[in-house]
Amino acid sequence: MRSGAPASPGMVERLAGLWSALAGVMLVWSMLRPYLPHQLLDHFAGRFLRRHARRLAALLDPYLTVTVAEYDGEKMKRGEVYEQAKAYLSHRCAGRARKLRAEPGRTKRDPFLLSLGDNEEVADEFAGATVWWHAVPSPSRHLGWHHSGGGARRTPAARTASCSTSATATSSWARTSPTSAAWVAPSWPPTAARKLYTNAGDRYASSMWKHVVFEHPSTFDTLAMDPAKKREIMDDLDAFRNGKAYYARVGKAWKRGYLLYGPPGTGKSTMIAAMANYLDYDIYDIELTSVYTNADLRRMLTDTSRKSITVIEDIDCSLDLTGTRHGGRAKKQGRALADDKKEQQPADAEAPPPGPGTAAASRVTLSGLLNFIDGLWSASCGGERIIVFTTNHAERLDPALVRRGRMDKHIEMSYCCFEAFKLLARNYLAVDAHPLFDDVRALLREVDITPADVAELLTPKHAGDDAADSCLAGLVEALTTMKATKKKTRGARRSVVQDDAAGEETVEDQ
Ligand SMILES: Nc1ncnc2c1ncn2[C@@H]1O[C@H](COP(=O)(O)OP(=O)(O)OP(=O)(O)O)[C@@H](O)[C@H]1O
Ligand SMILES: [Mg+2]
Repeated sequence: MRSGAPASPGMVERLAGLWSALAGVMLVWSMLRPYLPHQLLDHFAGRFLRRHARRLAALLDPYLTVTVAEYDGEKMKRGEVYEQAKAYLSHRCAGRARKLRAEPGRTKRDPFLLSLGDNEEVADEFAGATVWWHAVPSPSRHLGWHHSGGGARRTPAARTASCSTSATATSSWARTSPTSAAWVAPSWPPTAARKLYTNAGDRYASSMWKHVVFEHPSTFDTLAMDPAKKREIMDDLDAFRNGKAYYARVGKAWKRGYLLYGPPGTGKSTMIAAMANYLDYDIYDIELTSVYTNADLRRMLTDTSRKSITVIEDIDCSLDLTGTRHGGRAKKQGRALADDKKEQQPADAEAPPPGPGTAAASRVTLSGLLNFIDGLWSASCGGERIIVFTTNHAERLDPALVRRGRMDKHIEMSYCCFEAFKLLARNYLAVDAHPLFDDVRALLREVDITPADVAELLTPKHAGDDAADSCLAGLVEALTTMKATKKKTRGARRSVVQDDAAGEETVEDQ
């Protein structure tokens, strides 16, 4: 439905006159046609009919229709205008629609975002014109809007004129609309909740991504690490976020790569969540072993949102130096950003047998991955993109993969230092000082323990006033045991070396 106005008697008369004129033209045409040359006929008849068909269409339907597709460029890239239109409609028209779609909002103030339901149509006033918005459902989701001249401009003369001037009128309207203050919703940018995407979708579907609302509570305030290092990372992220002009000036794509490396349980995944919360970005968590081809990888990349962090965890397990794929993250079961307590398997655990989503099915190569990070396509996706790789074994990675320009900043996540412990003690036990702190400080100098293990030891196991006392005592005990074990192991190793040396001497003596 484009207009609620009933047809006027004048309009009916005009239509009747039009039909009889057309019938007359057709009659004369059929009489003359046998006497006219064939080529001349085709040429002039074609032009005549096209021109008059356009005029007739404009007379019957004076509206301009503009389609806003959810995906730009042959469904390769998410349409920004679509997102803007959705946000705009959420505020302007949602109240008038009868069918709505709800998705979680980003802030507590906007607990959910409403948008038009499929096939729903609402009317809106924009710059004196009436605009009908119509949500057209998948497979190619897009919003279309029909625009008519408003008020006095809706005269027959204006409608007839709009046919010949429609291109200009439409382009000037479309040019001003999306950026004008009236278009932009009061709480722009869109308030949809941040999302955690993974490539679990069907590769033949319009999008290979599936998502959940991203709700990880980790922030830089709760991330336990050396404060100076943490500050450096936050400054780096700030510089990146505010670096649009800089990147444009130096001719670089507005993206930055971070390599997080360190032993299991040192906070690499936690750091990614903190980064996303700090920057207010979406996360795209790629399970590389489930990507079948380089083309699929490229398609996924172009289908990410502008302010996003693309993550490939355990990159060393997903791709070997020759580009041949093997077991992948399946080696490390149960790891996801949302997991807090994870079972950690030894790095050299057996790979699972080939099956769907494992190496046998995937043909992504090292060069495909390199192109994914900084090929022409990645630069063409638009700005503010961060890519993060994590690994327990940085030394196993191909230098080409982690060279500056691809992985711009290498961040080592290391064992728990005293500063990191203090932050964990404050978070978990709400204590800033305690008589056992000195013991912990001394022991942490001698023993390597991950923040994950410290966090577990500092988690109160039962409700009570002495949670801090008992947890800290437990930590000191665990650290003391680790120290004793370390000493014993070192002693045993030394005696083996001595035995070996003695054995060699005996052999030489004989
Ligand atoms: N630096 C840290 N600060 C705060 N909590 C941490 C930190 N490191 C680990 N943790 C805690 O330990 C859990 C596991 O940490 P996380 O998953 O981030 O480790 P990881 O380095 O990604 O390990 P893996 O290499 O096995 O993937 C987290 O959910 C968090 O509770
Ligand atoms: Mg991890």
